Amino acid sequence: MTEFENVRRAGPLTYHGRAIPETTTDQRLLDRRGPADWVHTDPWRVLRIQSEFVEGFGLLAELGQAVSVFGSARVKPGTARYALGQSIGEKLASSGYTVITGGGPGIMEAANKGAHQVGGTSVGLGIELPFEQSLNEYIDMGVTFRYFFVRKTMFVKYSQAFVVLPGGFGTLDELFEAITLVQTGKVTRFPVVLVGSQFWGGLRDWIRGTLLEEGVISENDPDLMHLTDDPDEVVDIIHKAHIDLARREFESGQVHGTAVDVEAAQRAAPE
Ligand SMILES: C/C(=C\CNc1ncnc2c1ncn2[C@@H]1O[C@H](COP(=O)(O)O)[C@@H](O)[C@H]1O)CO
Repeated sequence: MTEFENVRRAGPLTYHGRAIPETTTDQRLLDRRGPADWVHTDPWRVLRIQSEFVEGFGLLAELGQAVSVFGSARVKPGTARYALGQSIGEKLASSGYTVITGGGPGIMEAANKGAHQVGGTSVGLGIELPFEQSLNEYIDMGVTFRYFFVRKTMFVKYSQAFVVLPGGFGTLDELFEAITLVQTGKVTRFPVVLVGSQFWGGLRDWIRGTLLEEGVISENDPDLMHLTDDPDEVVDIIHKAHIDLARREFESGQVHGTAVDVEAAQRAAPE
């Protein structure tokens, strides 16, 4: 037997003599068609989850300043709420923010449409649902996720503000996830703006009247959410909050912000 026949390298492994497997890794991958149950096992799912993170990070990492817009999937085109969502998408994009939504119908579509129509970057992070569902037609960059929790990480990691229009359970879930992250200091550069004082007024009163009164939140917690009806004010609140945060970071010497933030903070800082 030659030395060549007595050794097999398989990736980082080197086999000698009797330890050399009868087949190569490629043969085992390509030749065999056994039971496919393993694709439903948790280790396999972990890889799929990992690949969703990789794809999401790949798509979103170079977006620049972005704002996520949330709201009901059930709002129809031609309604006042749809127009409000569209106007907010438009104004955010015109101010230089990429607009990120859940990529579905209703408010998501409206905000994507507004951003797309003024030439901004319109992003949709879709979710696989039990019924047929495709990304809305106003998305310039889209990715569809299998797992809600991976998708939620993308919204938080790649946007610098949340705008929340009227919506149901999905919207509330997104709102309270963001507020919890801000309240616990997991994200620090993050204004949350509710749009629709009539719709959200009851929630705001309950937060102040019950949550605060009962002592289950802190004095300043209700202020973690801004409330307005005016699309221009939405952009204003976000812009001011970013400049304020960047200025504080700049003054304290920890400059984590983007160049745009830092420049804005430098301009805003006293002489
Ligand atoms: C109900 C219908 C379609 C649902 N399709 C969705 N596609 C993408 N994202 C969705 C969808 N539904 C909910 N979301 C997410 O939750 C928020 C809206 O939920 P709500 O319960 O409607 O408030 C939204 O921001 C998405 O991120 C058929 O019309």
